[in-house]
Amino acid sequence: MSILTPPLVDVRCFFDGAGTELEKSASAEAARWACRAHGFLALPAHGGIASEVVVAAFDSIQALFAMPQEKKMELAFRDVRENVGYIQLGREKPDLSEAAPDPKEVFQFAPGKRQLPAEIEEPLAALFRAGMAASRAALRCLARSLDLPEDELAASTRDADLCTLRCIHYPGGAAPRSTRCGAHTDFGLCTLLLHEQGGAPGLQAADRTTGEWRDVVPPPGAAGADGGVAYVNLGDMLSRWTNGECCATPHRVVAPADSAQAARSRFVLALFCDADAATSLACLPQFTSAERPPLFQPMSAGDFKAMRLAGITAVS
Ligand SMILES: O=C(O)CCC(=O)C(=O)O
Ligand SMILES: [Fe+2]
Repeated sequence: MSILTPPLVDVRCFFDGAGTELEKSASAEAARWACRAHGFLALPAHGGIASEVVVAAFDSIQALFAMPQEKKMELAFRDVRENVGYIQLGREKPDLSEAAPDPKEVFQFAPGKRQLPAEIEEPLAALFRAGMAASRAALRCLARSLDLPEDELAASTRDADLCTLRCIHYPGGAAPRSTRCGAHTDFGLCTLLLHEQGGAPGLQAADRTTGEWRDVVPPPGAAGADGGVAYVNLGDMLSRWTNGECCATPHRVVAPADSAQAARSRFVLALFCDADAATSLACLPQFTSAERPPLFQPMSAGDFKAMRLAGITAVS
């Protein structure tokens, strides 16, 4: 099994007025190859999100998933256009070639969209806000890596009307199958993926040329003050805008081989940063030519996301 170690890309210099030109160029150079080769970056210091905000959000999702099942069902996910709420175990199958759905439960969070207890809502809303700031900084960095104006990508997230914080619980215990999350690409522009310190490993990305699965392992210096790690991985919306130049790499989560690790629950927070619903995903002119015609049919970000969500989620 080979390993993918994403490069360390410090995006904090892309917060408004924070960094020098030199710092920004250095970060954009660090991302330049990665966004074309495998689409994964590691953000030191959680991309500027305070460690306490990350830890409080992880505490909140433990409390959320520990709620009685009937309480969670009162918060149930209703439809793909709204895209918020609780998705119980056995409802999602991102990889249609798998026989069974993923062994995970999920809460799709957006601030103020569901009646959550304040002690759960507030930390998640705080992470959503800080995560959006970090994601926009990452998008500015990526724009520079792609030789686009710095705000070209981030400006499309002004309303954040498709953005969601996906809270995931992979229950521990006897694994019903070896994959905890089936192979998929993310739908949006980029995903800020937060892994807890000491959480079970298992994230893998497909090698772009051979298709071989590689364990995603953080580089030295990636951990935030709490010991957890933040990645940014690129999604299909960015791939569409760049006519495939930026890759949205298929990834999955496998159950750890170590039985003690497999016995423990794994909690993950993933902020999907997507272009606003009304935005067109037509390929940007810089990425097409007579030799390279557009690979994808233009459609709005809202229609694209609803179509992709409908493909993985069974809602009765
Ligand atoms: O659990 C993880 O580490 C990855 C989750 C993921 O890829 C997703 O929810 O899109
Ligand atoms: Fe993903």
